[in-house]
Amino acid sequence: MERLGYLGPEGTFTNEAAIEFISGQSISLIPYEDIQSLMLAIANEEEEAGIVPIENSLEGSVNITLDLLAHKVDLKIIAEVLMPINHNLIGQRKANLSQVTQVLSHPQALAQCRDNLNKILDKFKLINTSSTAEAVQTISDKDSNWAAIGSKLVARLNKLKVLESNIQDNELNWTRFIVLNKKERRKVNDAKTSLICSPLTDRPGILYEILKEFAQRDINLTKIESRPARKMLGDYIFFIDFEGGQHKKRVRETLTILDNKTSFIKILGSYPKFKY
Ligand SMILES: O=C(O)C(=O)Cc1ccccc1
Repeated sequence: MERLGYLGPEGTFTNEAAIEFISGQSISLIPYEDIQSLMLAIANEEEEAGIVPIENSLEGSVNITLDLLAHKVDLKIIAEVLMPINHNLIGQRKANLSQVTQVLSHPQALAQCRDNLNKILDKFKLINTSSTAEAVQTISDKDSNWAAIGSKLVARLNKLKVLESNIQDNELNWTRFIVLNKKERRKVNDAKTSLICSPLTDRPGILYEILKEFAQRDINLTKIESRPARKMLGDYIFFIDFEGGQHKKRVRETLTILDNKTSFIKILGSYPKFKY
């Protein structure tokens, strides 16, 4: 790999995850303004690969990532990165907490700090941005009532002050990122596999019948999430992650059987389980 796009600008959590992923290899890191433009660029072969957030331990899935994977692009997951996330309230050097009346950040970051913001600030407005680092950049030339949520690194990059550190509502705040490209990885050991599927019919037990195939072969699911199928209200697609690569016999068998129980199935790929 020569290039890796990430949700920018410099200083986002995705930037930190990208650095962790390349672990010293000489791969150029290319910032993108939002998740959608990065994923579309990879799909259109304007970018080689990219890293995006997919789920958070406090806030759940990043819906835009799931919806693009399901409905808009044909991309494969080649790796995952798990990172602990610490949020900070960042403001002007001369600002103090009592002056803050608007807080900018990525919607996931705002949601991960909701309770604490209500504790430390009086009356304030929340404003969504494409990333935490964009929020911090935006407030850098504003006055003292503007604040942003982001990492200590991005506060330093923009020469701003941490008004309050560790403001996430729960000490344990992890985000999972995925690395995407156009082509599936070949045989991976100690792998996980991700897929998206839609049950063939709407009848009692159909989801159970799908999940039963995994259970009977002792395949451990690590995630199941549903999203609207974008057809009728009540029609869903399921995102399923499980342990084992597609070269394993019991995984191959399960996937063959799912073919007959689903109206739509998209294998997102097998990739190494993240090691801390
Ligand atoms: O905005 C960022 O910095 C991101 O990389 C997205 C994000 C936001 C909140 C927690 C983890 C990742």
